[in-house]
Amino acid sequence: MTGLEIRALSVDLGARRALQGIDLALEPGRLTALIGPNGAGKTTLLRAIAGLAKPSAGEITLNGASVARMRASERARAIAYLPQGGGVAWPLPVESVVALGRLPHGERPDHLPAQGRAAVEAALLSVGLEGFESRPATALSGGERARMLLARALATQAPVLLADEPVAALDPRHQLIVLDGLRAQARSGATVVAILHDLNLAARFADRIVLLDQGKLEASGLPEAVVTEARLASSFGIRARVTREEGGLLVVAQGPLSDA
Ligand SMILES: Nc1ncnc2c1ncn2[C@@H]1O[C@H](COP(=O)(O)OP(=O)(O)OP(=O)(O)O)[C@@H](O)[C@H]1O
Repeated sequence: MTGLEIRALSVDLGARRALQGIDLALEPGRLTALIGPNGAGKTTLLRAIAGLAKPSAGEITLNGASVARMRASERARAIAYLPQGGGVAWPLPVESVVALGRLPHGERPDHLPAQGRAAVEAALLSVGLEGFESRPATALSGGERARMLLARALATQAPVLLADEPVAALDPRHQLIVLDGLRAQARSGATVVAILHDLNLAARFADRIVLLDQGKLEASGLPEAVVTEARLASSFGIRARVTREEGGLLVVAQGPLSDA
C-alpha cells in the first residue's frame, strides 16, 4: 500500500482519550481536508501522523513502514508538519526561515545547493511571498508569517505534508493562493492533509474530506458525501443549507442548534 495508512489508532492525552479507533487510508496525489468541531481530535491526528503524539493503540504506516519506528531524520524528510499558530523568535530573513525546511536533507540554510534554492524559491512563490526574501521574519503581519511558515514546510518537498489550519489567518485572496498551492503539491504526487474550519473552502478544494467528531471518525469520502446538512447538524450543531454550485458545494450556516 502506498501512502499513509492509519489502523485502529487511539491516542490518550493525559486522562483524556483524544482519538478512538481511527481507520483511514490517505492516498498520494490527493488533498484531504480534515474537518470537525473544536476539540474533535484533528490536531492530535496530525501530530500522531507526524510522530509527535504517541499512539496508545494502533499503527500508522507510510508506504508500509511504521512511522513510529522511522528514525527521526528519515521521518523529517518524509513528513513535513506545519503546526497551528507557529511563530519565530529571531529576526532572520524570510528566505533563511524558509530554507530551514531543507535541514532534513542535510542542507545548511546559508549554503543551499541549487536544488535546495529552487525548492525555497518555489515554496515562496506558492504562498505569494516573492519579494519578501530579505524582510526580517519578526517584521511580518500575522498572515504573512503564517504563509512563511507554510513555505518552510513546503520547502522540504516531503512526500507527506500535514498543515494545521494553514489558511486560518489569511485574507480571501491568500486563502485561495495557499489552497491552490497545497492542491498543486498534491497533484505533484504528495499526500497532503490540511485542517480547515472553513467548510466552503474544504468542500471546494479538497479531493477527500475526513470528518472527526469527539475523537472518532464520523465520515470520510468525497466532499458531497461528507458535507451534508444532516452531518452539519449532528457533528457541528448547526442548521445549514448545502447546495451544489458551479465550482463546488455552497454551505450557508444559518444558526446554532439549541439542543446540540
Ligand atoms: N495536552 C493535553 N492534555 C489533555 N487533553 C488535551 C491536551 N491537548 C488537547 N487535549 C484535548 O484533546 C482533545 C482533542 O484536541 P485537539 O487539539 O486534537 O482538537 P482539535 O480538533 O484540533 O480542536 P480545535 O479545532 O479546537 O483546534 C480535546 O478535547 C482537547 O481538550
